[in-house]
Amino acid sequence: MKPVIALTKGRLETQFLKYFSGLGFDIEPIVNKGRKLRVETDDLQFIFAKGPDVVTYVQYGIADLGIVGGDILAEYTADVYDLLPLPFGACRMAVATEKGKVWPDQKKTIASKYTGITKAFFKEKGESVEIIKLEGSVELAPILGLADAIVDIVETGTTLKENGLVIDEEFMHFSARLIANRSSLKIKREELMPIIEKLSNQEGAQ
Ligand SMILES: Nc1ncnc2c1ncn2[C@@H]1O[C@H](COP(=O)(O)OP(=O)(O)OP(=O)(O)O)[C@@H](O)[C@H]1O
Ligand SMILES: O=P(O)(O)OC[C@H]1O[C@H](OP(=O)(O)OP(=O)(O)O)[C@H](O)[C@@H]1O
Repeated sequence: MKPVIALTKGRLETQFLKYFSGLGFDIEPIVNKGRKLRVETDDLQFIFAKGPDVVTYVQYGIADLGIVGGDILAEYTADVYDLLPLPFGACRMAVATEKGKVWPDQKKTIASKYTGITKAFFKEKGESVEIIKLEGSVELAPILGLADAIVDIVETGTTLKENGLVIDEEFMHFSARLIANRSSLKIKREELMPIIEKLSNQEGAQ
């Protein structure tokens, strides 16, 4: 059976395909996949899922390898082998507020998609905060008065800037990561190693 790679849909998929074709792999069946969520190339099978689900498919051995953001590995604990960084998907985690924000005397409210990371960050600082979980567009929360600040990914800073927010503190740096199922690495070592080696042939990874 061909090795299975689980790929995070969307932004990372696009960046991975560019990188993968640059390494000489055939991406034509993937580029022309339409809405299909499973695609085969001559040597590999690909499945397409949301980041947290990529981790789940790899943990349960449905996929041998996975491409996922480091932020997802930090947020969701999983029993997978975190093999190596990839040279795309660079971003950082930051606390951001409205420009000129005056912090309240009482408990701060923080909105985030990353509630685990947020909780750990403020715990480490010894600060008790209320955390509100959002699923996206978190920059809205301080503007609309739902929260005092957000914890979110920043890449170019454009989203913050265009919504009148500024970085208060940056605290983690991420890139996309190559992950593997633990037993696949032993059982399918011969098939997986050439792919892993090619993917590790990179510059500029974090
Ligand atoms: N602005 C960004 N710049 C670089 N990498 C990013 C950025 N936003 C997200 N990422 C990385 O890409 C991964 C996938 O993010 P993406 O926004 O495509 O999916 P998502 O967070 O599930 O959002 P959506 O619900 O819109 O699909 C994230 O886990 C992170 O590692
Ligand atoms: O610093 P920038 O380059 O502007 O990128 C940061 C934005 O990208 C991500 O959002 P995404 O586009 O994934 O949408 P989302 O709000 O639905 O998560 C992240 O949550 C920020 O909003």
